[in-house]
Amino acid sequence: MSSVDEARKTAEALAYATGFGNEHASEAVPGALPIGRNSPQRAPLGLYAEQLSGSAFTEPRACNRRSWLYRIRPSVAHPAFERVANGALRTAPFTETVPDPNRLRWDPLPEPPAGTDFVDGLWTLGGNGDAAQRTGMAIHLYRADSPMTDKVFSDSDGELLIVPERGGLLLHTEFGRLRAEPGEVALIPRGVRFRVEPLDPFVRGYVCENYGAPFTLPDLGPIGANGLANARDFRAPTAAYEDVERPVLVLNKFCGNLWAATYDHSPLDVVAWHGNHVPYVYDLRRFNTIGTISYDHPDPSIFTVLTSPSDTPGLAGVDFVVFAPRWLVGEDTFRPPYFHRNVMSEYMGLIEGAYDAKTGGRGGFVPGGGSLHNMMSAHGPDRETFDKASAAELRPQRVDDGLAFMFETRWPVTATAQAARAPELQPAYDEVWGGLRRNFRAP
Ligand SMILES: O=C(O)Cc1cc(O)ccc1O
Ligand SMILES: [Fe+2]
Repeated sequence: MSSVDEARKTAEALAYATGFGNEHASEAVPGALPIGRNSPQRAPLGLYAEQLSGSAFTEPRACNRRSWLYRIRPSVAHPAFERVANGALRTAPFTETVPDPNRLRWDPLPEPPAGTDFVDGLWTLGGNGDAAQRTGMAIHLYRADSPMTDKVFSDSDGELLIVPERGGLLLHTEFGRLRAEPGEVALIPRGVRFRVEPLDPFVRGYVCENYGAPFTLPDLGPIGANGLANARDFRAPTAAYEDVERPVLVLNKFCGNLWAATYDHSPLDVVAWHGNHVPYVYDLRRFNTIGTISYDHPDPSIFTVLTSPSDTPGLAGVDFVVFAPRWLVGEDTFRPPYFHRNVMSEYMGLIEGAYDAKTGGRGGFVPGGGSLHNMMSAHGPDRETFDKASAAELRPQRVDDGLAFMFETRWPVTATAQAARAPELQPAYDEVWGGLRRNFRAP
């Protein structure tokens, strides 16, 4: 069996715990989890007890995050980390280029050289904020054809929201294993160690690295107690551990740089755990899409899956928004996204199919590509979409030929030098709005 087939077999047999933000508990070996206390004088089965904090000890209970891990070796058992090359990974503050008010769009990146794993294949497009100040976000693309073998990664700078676009991933984490296929998203919390095995010969996708407050579910306000991404549809792993005593390369991204240490064991050696600072997956097809049943095009905030709040209520450091299959029924309404200028900055990606404001196909907005509409830049339907939607007969219409998403952030996104100079940057993007005729006729 090939390593991809073997990984797929493992991925298909996984069990999960359900619910967003829950106090989960899991043990891979019966009796490994202490009962009634976190740190007994001697932890069960000779394990080491260790806390992993995702919030300050004193943050309000509603946003307090930590997990207790019961592991074969404590995390302190490691040699010194040394700087290694950052490859195509970049971190905020982004200063290689100046923020660009132009509308930008990229084609997908080419396949990477054979032997590229998930971490090798990370390529930063841009971002904002300052990782050391724990504000802002980065947008990365990944492409890989190889597993991370005896290689583990963790990100001290932020949590990672992984959005597969092509091929599935098996994520081996300290908390157990998760499968994430295109149409699903996976979240690895800040500091959690993991490695990635592709479930297909070639995998590709997007990553939002969130330096700010951890993603949470948006409030529902008048929508009520249910809807959008329902908490019960988020899945956390169950404990699974690697008992491996051989050299394992552990990479840590810390304040923008990659650091490496070779351990004499795998740090994915957690036999039991409990807590709420945990990885999870979510299937975007479970999103309960809400829209108008009367008129007008509602703002896409109703498509928010996850939000990272900032210090101003309602003003997100970053929102993760999905344009999932839905019905459009608005009467006397221009149904696609409207023309607009937004104080927020919008990066859009496409997981499959087409997006209802843009023409797809060669040179268009295509899966694996992306667009950046920075703060206040004028954008919206391209001319073709505008002409069609202005003339369309307004029957109920099902929009189900694509799955697009947006990382929407309160701060402008500055591109990296590699993104600003990439041959994939479409030179004629502005032309999609060319030829919007003057129709005005004074009475
Ligand atoms: O620019 C975009 O396509 C994203 C978007 C979609 C929408 O339905 C309304 C506003 C908006 O920014
Ligand atoms: Fe927009």
